[in-house]
Amino acid sequence: MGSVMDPAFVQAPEHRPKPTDTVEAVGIPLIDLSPVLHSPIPATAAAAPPAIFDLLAEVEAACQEWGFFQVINHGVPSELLDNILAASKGFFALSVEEKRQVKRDDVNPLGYYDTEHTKNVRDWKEVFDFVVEEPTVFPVLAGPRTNEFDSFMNRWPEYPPGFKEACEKYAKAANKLAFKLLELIALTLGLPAKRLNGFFKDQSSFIRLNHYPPCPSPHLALGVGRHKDSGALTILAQDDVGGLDVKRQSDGEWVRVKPIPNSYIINIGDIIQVWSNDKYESAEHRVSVNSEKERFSIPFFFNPAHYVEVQPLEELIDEKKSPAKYNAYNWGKFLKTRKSSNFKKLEVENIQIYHFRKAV
Ligand SMILES: O=C(O)CCC(=O)C(=O)O
Ligand SMILES: [Fe+2]
Repeated sequence: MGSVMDPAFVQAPEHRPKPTDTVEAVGIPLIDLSPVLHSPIPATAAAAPPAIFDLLAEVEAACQEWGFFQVINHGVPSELLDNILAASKGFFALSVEEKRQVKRDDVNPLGYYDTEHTKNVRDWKEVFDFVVEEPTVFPVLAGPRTNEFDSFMNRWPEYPPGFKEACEKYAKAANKLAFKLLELIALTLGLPAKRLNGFFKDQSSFIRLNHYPPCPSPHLALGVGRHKDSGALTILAQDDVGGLDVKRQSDGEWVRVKPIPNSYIINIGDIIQVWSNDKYESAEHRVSVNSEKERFSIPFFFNPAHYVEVQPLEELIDEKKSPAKYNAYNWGKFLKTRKSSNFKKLEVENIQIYHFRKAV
C-alpha cells in the first residue's frame, strides 16, 4: 500500500498481466507417457506398437498446436523432485549475503542471481543455475574478457547441507526424461528415434532453481517477462501456486498452466523450431506473480553442445518444396550473447532466432 515500485520492474502497459488472463482456460494437452515408461522407444515410427503410435500422434499434435504440453508417468522419481525443491527452499531462505557468495559474474554465468532482465525489464525473481554436465570440451566463446576455463563450471553453496547431491541426483533423472522426449519428438518428425541424440554429446543443458517472492504490485511486474526458450526443450517442474502463462497459438490469448501434482510441463524451444524448419514453433510464455504467495519452479533447459551449428535438418529440407528457413548459427555463441544481455539492461534488443531467418 502506497509503496512505490522500483521502475526497473515495471512492464510497459501492453505487457502487463490483466486480471482476466488468470482465468484457467482450456489447458495445454496432458499426455500420459506410460507406453514408454518401461518399454524402449522404437527405432522408427513404423516399428512402433499401437500404444506408442497413438502417443506419437498426441505429441505431434501438442507440438504443432501449442508447443507446450504436460506429462504424467514420466519416470522421474517423486522423491528426487521433493529433495531438490526442499534444497531450493533452504537455499533461497539464506541471507542475501550468503547467497551472493555463489553469485554469477560476467565470466561464469552459473550460480545465484537476482537481477535478471527479460527484454530489458527486470524480473521479479531470484535464481540459482547449474549445468547438468560440466564441460570437458570448451566452447568457442565470444568476447574479449572471457576466460574459457572459468566458464560454465558449477558453484555450489555450503548451505543447506545436501544441496549439491539433491541437485545432481535430480539432474540425472530429468536428463533421462529429456532424452526420452527428444527421441519421441524425432519420431514425430519422421526421423529415426536417435537422430538428434548426437547433438547432446557434451550437452550444455542447465537447471535453474527459480524463486518468485510475493510481489506488492503484481499488476505491474512479471516473474519472468514474455519470452521463448532458446534451447531445444524445457522440462519444467512447478509447485502448486501457479503463475506460468502460455500464449495460445490459435488466438494469441494468455492461458494459465494449471499445476498438476507429479507432472512436468514440456515446451519446444527455438532450436527444435529451427531443426524442424518451423513444423514446430517455440511458444511465448511468461510468469505472473501474486501478492500473497511465493512460488518455486525448476526448469531443465535441454541444450546441445556449445559447438553445434544449429540449422534446419537436411532430411526435412527440399530445395523446391520446403527450402531451409534459417541460416546456421553457432549455439555456444548464441548462448553466450544471450546470457550477457540478460545480465544487465541494454539499450538494444537481445539476440533472437529470427535474426537467422532467411530473407524470402
Ligand atoms: O517459472 C516458470 O514457470 C517458468 C520459468 C521460465 O519460463 C524460464 O525460466 O524460462
Ligand atoms: Fe521460459
